Amino acid sequence: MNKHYAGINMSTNNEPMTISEKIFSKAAGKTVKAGEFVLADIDRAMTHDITGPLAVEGFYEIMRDKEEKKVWDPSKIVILFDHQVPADSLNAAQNHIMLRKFAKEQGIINYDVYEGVCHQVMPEKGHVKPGDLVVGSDSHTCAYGSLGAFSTGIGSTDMAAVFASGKLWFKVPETIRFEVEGKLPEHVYSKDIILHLIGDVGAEGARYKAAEYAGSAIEALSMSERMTISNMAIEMGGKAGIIEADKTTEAYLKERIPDYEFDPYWKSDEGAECELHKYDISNLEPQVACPHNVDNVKPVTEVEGTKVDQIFVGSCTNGRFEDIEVVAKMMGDEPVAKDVRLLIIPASRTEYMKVLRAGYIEQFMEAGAMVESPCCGPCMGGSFGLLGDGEVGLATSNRNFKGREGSPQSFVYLSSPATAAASALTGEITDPRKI
Ligand SMILES: CC(C)[C@H](C(=O)O)[C@@H](O)C(=O)O
Ligand code: SF4
Repeated sequence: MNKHYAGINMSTNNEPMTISEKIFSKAAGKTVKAGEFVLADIDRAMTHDITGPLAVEGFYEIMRDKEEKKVWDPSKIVILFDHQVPADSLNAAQNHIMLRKFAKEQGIINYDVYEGVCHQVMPEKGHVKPGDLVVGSDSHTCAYGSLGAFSTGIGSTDMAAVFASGKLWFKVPETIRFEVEGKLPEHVYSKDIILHLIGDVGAEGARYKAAEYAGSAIEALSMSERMTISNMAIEMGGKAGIIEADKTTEAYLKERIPDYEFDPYWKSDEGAECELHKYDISNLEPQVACPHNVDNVKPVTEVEGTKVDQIFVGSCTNGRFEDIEVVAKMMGDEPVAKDVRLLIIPASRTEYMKVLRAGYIEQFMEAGAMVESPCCGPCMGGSFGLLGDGEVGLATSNRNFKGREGSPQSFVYLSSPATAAASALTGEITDPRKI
């Protein structure tokens, strides 16, 4: 079969290619292999309220001698406010003003403080599709790999260059492929799969590689569950975290991109070169990442009984309706345990409204939880909901580094929403299979 993209003839008869090689070939305008350096055309660029200001500054620096200071293509850039929203400091408010002005002047799509976390809003609003090369000035941009895109985090100065030129240099990454077979046991979720994989290969296990997730266990996952897996590719050092598009992806995209047509080309060819890791998750236990590293992963049975002060259900990793529904169903009419704070933050306005319509917000408020409007919240310790000295937090987010959620003297454990819910009922880390 021969495929033509942007005038380049990319043969799939000859050497088998990985999906990353295919995407970079399209982006570079010639057939390229892993290890090659390419100047690639960017399909979509995302920035937010933390890294955006520096990108804008850098952009004007690059353009200082130009009369017309226009970005390369405003329709391909998205600016979102999510880390410090609603503005939690004067500094944040000033940053929002500056970015709003820049977006308006340039004609760039701008989601304001009420819309939600970047990595939820980008796919939700149809800004990503299979085969795209996407960059974002945020490390968890790898999340959109769940849609079959090559999507990766870059720094603010690189983003400035993208704003100016629409291009960026890359080394085409090699591929590390995780083939995950089996059926998830009850109360075990995609978060447990990705924590298990990270614990197995370690925080550097996929360094500068394109992680690919495949196999029957991955194929069975919903889009929301797939996003959790791709989101955490960076926690194993991955440059991207790709799941090939299939019927599930197609259904998700058809709702969001009216002219979207499924293209079977965007997958790794059989026999394409990769480092292969195989798993069977049929007997996987719920997993917990323990302080202070994401790869310090243990089965929940090894840490159950650990007292917690705060439980945070949210973030771009596990803040969707499906995640919050797991919590609502597991808690039923039970109250949050005494001496524990349960903080629930849906990842976007859309997800929030689904939670609202399902009646779960009332249920959580009755139970003594707090439900906040969509944002990153305490996920990276920059906003509200922080942990104090000596406090222990359990979170459905993606990082637990020292001080991540507040005090450097606090401790953060990471788990699935089910484990978080079970723990909210008891006040200590609890195996959801026992509730
Ligand atoms: C603020 C941003 C640069 C950061 C990131 O890159 O990931 C944040 O989103 C995080 O999760 O730590
Ligand atoms: S929710 Fe957390 S991980 Fe996701 S973008 Fe915000 S701070 Fe980063």
